[in-house]
Amino acid sequence: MRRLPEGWQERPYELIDVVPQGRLIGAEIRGVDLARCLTPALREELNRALLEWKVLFFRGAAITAEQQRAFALNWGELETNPLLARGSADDVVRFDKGGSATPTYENVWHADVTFRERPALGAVLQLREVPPYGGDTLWADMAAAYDNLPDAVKERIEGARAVHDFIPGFARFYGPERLAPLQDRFPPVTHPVVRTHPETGRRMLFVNTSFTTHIVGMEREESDRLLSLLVRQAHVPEYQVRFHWQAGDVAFWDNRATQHYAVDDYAPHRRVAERVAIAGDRPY
Ligand SMILES: O=C(O)CCC(=O)C(=O)O
Ligand SMILES: [Fe+2]
Repeated sequence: MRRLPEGWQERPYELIDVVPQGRLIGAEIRGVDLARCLTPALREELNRALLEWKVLFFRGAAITAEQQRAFALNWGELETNPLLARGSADDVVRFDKGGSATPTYENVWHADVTFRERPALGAVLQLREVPPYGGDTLWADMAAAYDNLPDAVKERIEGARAVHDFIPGFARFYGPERLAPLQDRFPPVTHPVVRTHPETGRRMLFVNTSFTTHIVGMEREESDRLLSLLVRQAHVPEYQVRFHWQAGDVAFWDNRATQHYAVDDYAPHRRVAERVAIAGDRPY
């Protein structure tokens, strides 16, 4: 089912060890020191692995926030996120959950910042503190989610666009005083329901529970029905990988090709993560 661009060999990767975590999505990368600069060749190898496996795991990387930023910069400019808590720099987002009653948006299936005209290309997340149990993250393969839709559904969504808006997704968690000032800056945008991956040419389902509000030109009820069917594609276990974290582990995902979900099952314990996101381009 997996299609790679012409001329790519599936194996062997010459410079790195790629250890698949399932048939479709997720690979652990061994033999790369994230604390050091990447040569162009190594960056290329990692990019191939990213395009093929969609999320890469680096166990025990234990890098500083500076090194995390430097690694991400190999893929493009970093994105600042005005909605989320700042870490040590403007473009480092810190998730610090005491396992208390403060829910945050990340335990809902989503791709990051699809309410922007140019949603993130990807993100690099490191766990700084892990709870004694739980706190896993899941990623789902949006190419598989698209490929396995019934043909009749594929026909219905061919060429369709959907509206993405941060308000519905964040309103459950942040008050209007926090969200209102951002409404002018991030008005609702539309994206294709099926996007084409700019590097592999593969088609990807591009709607999510957090930010996609409706399909353009459809009656509310019809749009709701179709969207609920589409977003459920991310729930299929065969399209997912689930990662159990140790402190210092790093995940690097392709936000164009995946959705993710951080499981909130570790109360009353604490979990601290730091993320940098890479600016992306306009989906087509
Ligand atoms: O904490 C996690 O595992 C993921 C959080 C998240 O949604 C993100 O970093 O974009
Ligand atoms: Fe996220």
